[in-house]
Amino acid sequence: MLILVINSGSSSLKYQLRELTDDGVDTAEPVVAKGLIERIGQPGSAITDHAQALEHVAAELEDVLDGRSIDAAGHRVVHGGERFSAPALVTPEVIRAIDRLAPLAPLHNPPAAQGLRALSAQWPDLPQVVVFDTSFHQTMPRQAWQYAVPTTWYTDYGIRRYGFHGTSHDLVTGLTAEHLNISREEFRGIILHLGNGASATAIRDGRSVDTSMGYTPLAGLVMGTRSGDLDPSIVAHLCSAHGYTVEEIDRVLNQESGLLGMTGHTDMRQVLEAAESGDREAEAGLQVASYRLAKYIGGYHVAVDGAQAIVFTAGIGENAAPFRARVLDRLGALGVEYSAEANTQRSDAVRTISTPESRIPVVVAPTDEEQAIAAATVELALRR
Ligand SMILES: Nc1ncnc2c1ncn2[C@@H]1O[C@H](COP(=O)(O)OP(=O)(O)O)[C@@H](O)[C@H]1O
Ligand SMILES: CC(=O)OP(=O)(O)O
Ligand SMILES: [Mg+2]
Repeated sequence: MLILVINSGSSSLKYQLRELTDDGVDTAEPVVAKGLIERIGQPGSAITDHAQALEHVAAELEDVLDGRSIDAAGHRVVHGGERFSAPALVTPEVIRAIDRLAPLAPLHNPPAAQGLRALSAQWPDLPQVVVFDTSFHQTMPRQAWQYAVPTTWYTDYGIRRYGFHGTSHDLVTGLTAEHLNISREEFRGIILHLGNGASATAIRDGRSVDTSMGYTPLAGLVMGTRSGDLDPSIVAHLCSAHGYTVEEIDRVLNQESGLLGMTGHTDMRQVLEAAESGDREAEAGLQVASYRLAKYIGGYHVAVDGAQAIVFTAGIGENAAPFRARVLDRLGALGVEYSAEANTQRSDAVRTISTPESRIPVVVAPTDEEQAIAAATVELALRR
């Protein structure tokens, strides 16, 4: 069956048309078509919103479909709040619930809701499923999700840690447990999803017990353009002493910080190249990013009571061997030893890059959020 997977970013829309068996298993060539529409709603762009972007997608798919019809659509939705701890079949009420969560994810949820409405308008009978970044983290215990602020901020405003990239952390947890021959229910590990956005998750008994992103995807690790953790009083200081508005600070922390703010490059490949050719700022940026990540790994090793694996995934985690080396070189105290050769070997398979002597195995595993969304869509929309 044909499943359209939609990943609405704040200013982009990625889509894949995937072919699965009726049991929700990938066919031999699962990706039938894919595309990316960027700069949505930005100055000079012909595409003003996500509804319009979806019209382009529908037009692009016409040739590929050649008269066949799509069986269901699966959407990535960044914020599901506490309401959604699993994927959901879309109803008008579910779309309204996603709208109501917009204050928690102002850049991500409104375009997703817009996409859901646009597809319903285009194909009224098409079953749609939403898969939330936050769902997998709903198993976190209170000690991990509660911030040390007045409790009324939680009860009145919903301020707590939610966590993101859950679809990926979930999938990669399963892949790693299988690779190591450990039953998922007994697996303890640390998953490092390092893409443009980056997050670390502590896994105990196969479930999320802590994660580095917080109320929003700004917290935690150093990312392409996001700062990750910082002292919150910096915000108040910039406003009162330097005339910044809250909106400006929010934009800088989300879009002009992280690797970009420190090195001038968002893309890890460019940062690595610059450092290689002696650029001091790039070198410093890599040290800040790898040091921060190593500290999270140390902390999560404690959180899970001894990790059975440290797992790298997503664009940087899967491909940036020099960055993995910089992180692993800091983990001597945990008894981590890796093979330089295994680390630099390219492969699309789940693989171990630590030596047999390493006290914690180090694994590289390919994530595929679109595949997971397509499988969940078949499960929910078509096997009712
Ligand atoms: N071969 C590579 N070497 C180093 N970094 C890479 C490589 N391929 C991709 N990356 C990095 O992966 C990041 C993008 O990760 P990805 O998971 O695709 O992001 P997104 O969050 O947009 O899905 C970028 O920083 C990019 O530079
Ligand atoms: C939630 C989030 O950070 O997503 P992305 O990595 O796609 O930016
Ligand atoms: Mg990503």
